Amino acid sequence: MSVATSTTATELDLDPFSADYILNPYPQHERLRSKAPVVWLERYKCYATGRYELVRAVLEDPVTFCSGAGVGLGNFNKEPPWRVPSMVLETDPPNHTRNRAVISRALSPATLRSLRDRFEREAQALVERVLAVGGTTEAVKDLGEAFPLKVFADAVGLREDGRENLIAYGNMVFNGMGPRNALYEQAMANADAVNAWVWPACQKEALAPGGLGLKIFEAVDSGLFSELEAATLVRSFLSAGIDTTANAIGLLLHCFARFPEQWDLLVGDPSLSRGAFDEVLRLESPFQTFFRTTTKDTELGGVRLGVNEKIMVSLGSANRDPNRWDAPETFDIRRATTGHVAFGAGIHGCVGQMMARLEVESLLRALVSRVRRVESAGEPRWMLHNTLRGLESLPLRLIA
Ligand SMILES: O=C(O)c1ccc(-n2ccnc2)cc1
Repeated sequence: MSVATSTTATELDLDPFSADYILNPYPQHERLRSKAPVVWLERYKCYATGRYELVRAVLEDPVTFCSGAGVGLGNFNKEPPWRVPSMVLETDPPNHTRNRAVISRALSPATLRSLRDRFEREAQALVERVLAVGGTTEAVKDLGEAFPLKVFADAVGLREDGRENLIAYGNMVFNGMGPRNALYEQAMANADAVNAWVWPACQKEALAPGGLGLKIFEAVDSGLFSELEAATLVRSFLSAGIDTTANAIGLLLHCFARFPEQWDLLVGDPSLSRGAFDEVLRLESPFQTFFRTTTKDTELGGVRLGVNEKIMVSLGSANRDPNRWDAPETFDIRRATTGHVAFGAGIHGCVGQMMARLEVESLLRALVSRVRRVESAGEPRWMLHNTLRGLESLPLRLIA
């Protein structure tokens, strides 16, 4: 009988936060998957895996791989975080369970149903505005960012002025999950000014009646949380709800501009919208990398891991792992996408995913009803970002 022996992690000279990697990640993902089940990145002194099965194993074992020391490269046990930790993203059970329940309740199916008409009307108006100027658009700004900044920020009940701070704040939150490189420093450049808008915007008196923000403060009235905790929970909406969806919309439009026959399929059958969004998420993974911290000496894929070490899980790689997906690099809106990890997995699986789906499907249906073809109107430019995959610029022509 052969005794499965565990090994120490193999080193791999990989730099997931370099421009080369970010601009052409797929060959790097292949290196990561094929080198070993889990590798050691000496450059960042962390473990890493890109294999679908092992990414899921990490995300589904929050006891061994915790979030309380941060879900970026920075280990809160070793260095203080740049902001008060999130009560949802950067916590473990039991606190996580209690805090996530409040957010989940605010984002209930009933709440989302009550928002649908408003989201669909806004989406139709936005599409008409683009078509009214001839259909040419800088899609990242005009559609990707504009739509969540209107409908999600309104749904939360955020003040109208200064919402551009939400894009800058998202950049801080997500670039802040990477190493302290140039991208990190650039994102943090005007942190004081951005924080000076964000934190007051999370306070009870700044939130509009009937919005998701005040729903969180209702938990204060029931004695579950302090006002400070409620404001911190509202801050999660501002952190998570804009840049992620904005980038997902940009990636979706980029996919359809590259594969017009998929757009034709969708125009022919708009009920394919939900599957189409999931396939965009699987193919492009707007959120590329998460980290967890080991809570004990453990093993993963036969590789020994030390305690209190960071492990990077590449969602982007897992969503294109050929051991899990047939022809992973093809964009097929009819693909069976169940099991993709673009929204993570396990207890920290994206609590906002139904909100994201409502937003993106509302916009997609509005586009499908009026746009026959999505055409490139110039070379897209990829964003350089430590955590999110997205486009800096996406010139398109929407043909009615
Ligand atoms: O609670 C927070 O601050 C927070 C929660 C979730 C995210 N997130 C990560 C990926 N999609 C969303 C970001 C920030």
